[in-house]
Amino acid sequence: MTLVSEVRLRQILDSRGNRTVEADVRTESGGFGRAAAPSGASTGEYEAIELDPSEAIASAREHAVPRLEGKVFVGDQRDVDRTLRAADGTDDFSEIGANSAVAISMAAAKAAADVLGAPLYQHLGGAFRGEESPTPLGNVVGGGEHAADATAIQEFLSVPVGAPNVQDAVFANAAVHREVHDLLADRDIAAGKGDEGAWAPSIDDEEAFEIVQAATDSVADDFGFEIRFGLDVAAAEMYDEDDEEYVYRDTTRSTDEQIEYVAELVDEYDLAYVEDPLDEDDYEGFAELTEKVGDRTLVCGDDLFVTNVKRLETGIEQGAANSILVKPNQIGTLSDAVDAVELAVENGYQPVISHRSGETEDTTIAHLAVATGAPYIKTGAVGGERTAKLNELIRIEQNVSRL
Ligand SMILES: O=C(O)[C@@H](CO)OP(=O)(O)O
Ligand SMILES: [Mg+2]
Repeated sequence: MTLVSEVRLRQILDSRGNRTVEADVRTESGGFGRAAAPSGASTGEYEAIELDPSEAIASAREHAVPRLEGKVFVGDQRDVDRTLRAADGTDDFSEIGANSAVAISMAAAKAAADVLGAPLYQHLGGAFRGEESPTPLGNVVGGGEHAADATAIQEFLSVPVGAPNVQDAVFANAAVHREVHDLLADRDIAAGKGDEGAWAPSIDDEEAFEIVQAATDSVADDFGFEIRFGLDVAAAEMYDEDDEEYVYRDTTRSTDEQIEYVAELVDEYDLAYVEDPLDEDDYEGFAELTEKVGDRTLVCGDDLFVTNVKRLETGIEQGAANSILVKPNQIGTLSDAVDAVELAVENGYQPVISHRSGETEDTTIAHLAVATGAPYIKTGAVGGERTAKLNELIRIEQNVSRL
């Protein structure tokens, strides 16, 4: 164990070209860790608060850094994270910013791993982790808040369930992404990319379903293993609270109709995964849908749970969802994120570790997924900030990760 000797904070760019917080943590014995905060676009109402990066840095320098330097052992992650919470003094990190908090929390973990000379996943998960890799969910077509004039559903995700290893799974998702491009070109549909690198064509959801199904089938044939697909509906973004309906491109759906629609999609397309099919306040709707299709697909809560154990407890009581998306910056620290994973697993909910739409080259979530034995990770299919995590998973699988 070794004390934090220095915490430095700076602004850097994220993948959208926005400023974000980067933290460096040094230890008395010469350990070093660096990490950066990601940032959402379709953020949940109940997420921890991201402050303007310059304010977050100023506030963390004033309140958190003096409580860490020379006082906290870097290997005691819970103490690092407790100290961040105490320095902040609010429930939602609105004083120092969840962006400062998560950057420091992750940088401290990396510094501790550096001191140990172990990969980060081993420091976080122990000596018996690393044998199992998560299945990557790869975003291949998308719209919603991530791209203008594209699909209403935010993400169509390739799910290579039959891949024998993470390297083949990562390559398969990239191949599906390429195949989608070719199928769009065959139909003379031009497409730029959304924030996460997924194709963002101006087509309706029905056409996207056809194309993604054809792409996953064709790549599955080539690779010789099963590839299914899934969705992030991000339904909170399409829910009109006044009219109590979900607003699609050309149609609207009541809550009952939305549940019926998603259940039909699950069966028609044999969906492996459906994230946020209903509004972030609708535990009841999530429970009803889970009752209908939870035996054959993952119903995942992102904006519903926001990586928050209290919200997950409510979901567990009501039978809402059978899976949770875990984003460390939604809650502010690695300890809180790990608590959410552990509570989920104890209650039969599958954890899915996830990136944000605004990302950096930081690879912490790849290590977190392996460290917690999470069965899935959602971190895109292409694009440097996405492949940073995917390539790290390949290195971890081959035992050559240097972090
Ligand atoms: O909704 C989501 O799951 C995420 C990541 O894909 O998007 P954002 O970071 O914009 O919230
Ligand atoms: Mg989501």
